Order: sequence, then C-alpha cells, then structure tokens
Amino acid sequence: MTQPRPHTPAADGLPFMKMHGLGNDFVVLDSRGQPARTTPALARALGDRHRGVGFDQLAEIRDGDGSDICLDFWNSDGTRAGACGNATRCVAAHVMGETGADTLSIRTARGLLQAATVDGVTWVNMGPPQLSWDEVPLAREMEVTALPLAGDPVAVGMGNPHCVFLVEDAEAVPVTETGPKIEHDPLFPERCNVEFAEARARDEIRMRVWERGTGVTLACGSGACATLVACVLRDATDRRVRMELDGGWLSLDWREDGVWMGGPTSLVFSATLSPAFLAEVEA
Ligand SMILES: N[C@H](CCC[C@H](N)C(=O)O)C(=O)O
Repeated sequence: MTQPRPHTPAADGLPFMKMHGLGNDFVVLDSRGQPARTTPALARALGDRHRGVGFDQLAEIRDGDGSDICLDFWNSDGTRAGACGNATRCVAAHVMGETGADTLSIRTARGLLQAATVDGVTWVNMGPPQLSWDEVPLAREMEVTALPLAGDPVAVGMGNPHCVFLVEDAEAVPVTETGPKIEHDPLFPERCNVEFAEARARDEIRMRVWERGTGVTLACGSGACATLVACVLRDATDRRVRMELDGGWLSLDWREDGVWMGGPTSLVFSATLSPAFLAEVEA
C-alpha cells in the first residue's frame, strides 16, 4: 500500500521518540487522537538497527480507555509483548512531564497500571506476579517453583512469561547460549524471557537477561520484577531491593498491590520517519 494515510500527510512522515531506561531502548509512537499505526512489518523494519532506527521494544501510546493512556508493546522480531516495565516508566515520565501530574494510569495488555513520580524518580506498579502455571503460562499443571529444568529456575508471569535462575555468579553465566534454549523450551508455550539472578545481599541482586523476541538487553523492567519475586519465593532476599542490571540500577519493592519499580528514564531525541521509509514498509 503506497497511499498515504489521511492523518499523516506523506510530506510529514511519522513522528516518533527514541527513549531508554538503563539502556533498554525504545521507539515510541504517540498515536493519541489517531488510529494505531504499528503492524508486525513496521515493528520489524523500525527495529532493524541498520536499515531502521533500532530498539529493544516499540511502544505505541493510544488514547486512554478508562485510564489516562493505553500502551502497546512490540519486540523487534515483530511479536507483541504483554508488558514492558522500562518503556512504561519512560512513557509515564514523558506524559507526566507534559501534564505536570505526578501520577498516571496506563492500560496495557496486562491490565491497568499506576505510575507515580516520587522525588524526581518515575515508579510503575507492574502489578501482582502471576504464580499459577496457566497464568505464566506453562505447558501443563505444575508449581512455578518446581519446574522440570536443570538449574531449578522459577517461572513468574508479569503480564509476560519469565524464567528466573538463581545463580552463584551472574557474570559467569553464558547468557547467549542458555537464554535462547530456555526461551524456546516446550515448557513455555508462549516462549519466555530468561533472567539470571545473583542475590548479593538480602537487599541487593545482580541480574542479567535474555529477552524473548529480542535477545540480550542492557535491562528488562518486567524481568527485574520477576527476578525479585523469584528471589523472595526462594527466600534469597527481602521484598525491597536494589538491582544491578548491565545498564544500571533499579529499585524494586514487592508490596501488597504489586511489584513497584523505580529508576532513571531518558528521552534521547524526537524525529520523523520519512514517507519513503514508510512506503517501503507498506509495499
Ligand atoms: N524490556 C521490557 C520487557 C520486554 C519483554 C519482551 N521481550 C517480551 O516478549 O515479553 C521491560 O522492560 O519489561
């Protein structure tokens, strides 16, 4: 399809923002007041770091639905992600900056999430963990703390599936070798994100991640939440920790109402996709 869409005259292209949280990087489309734009083909084309823009996830803001905004997430392989903690924080910081409010409600595939700015830091409640086999989901009925996998990992749903390994030394883990094997293990019918967590103290965790549909990233917010939950279930840490990821530090707090996560966010630039690029994607 080469016809320009009515709400974006060809001459204007498609505006987007590039953001990151701890180096977990995002292209953000703001489709409030207009039809959603993302297709699997657009996500793949934009996610190409050589011929597109490059991102770990694409996030698309839409008009609120009983919430301030709605947010959809895509991986660079064109698949959807039900949750993305770092992009949620980045978009929340941006929208709260626009309105001057210090709280925001965000509807995602996972449900309604709350964000808040406290002392200049953006926090998001990623919701309560999903700890039954069919919520994660796993292939068949079992305890999420008793998976038939070497290394005795814990499965945790945070709106997307995670498999968390508690390890002695996170630096020594061959993430690019083990990550994809676990991502595609038949135990996870929707594949999974894979985390390797070293509990350094009751209040500190080191974590490295392999993301479903993306690969190694510098950070993963929903993965950080899943990691905290796994460490608490194994009694390796308390419910409130600092976590070091490859891209920096997050604060996490598993409260009654869900897992809260706070940390830095950054808007890198705003730019416009050329009509020629869009026409190529749509061709
Ligand atoms: N980076 C994201 C998670 C992406 C998860 C995605 N790879 C999936 O398919 O679930 C985060 O900060 O939570």
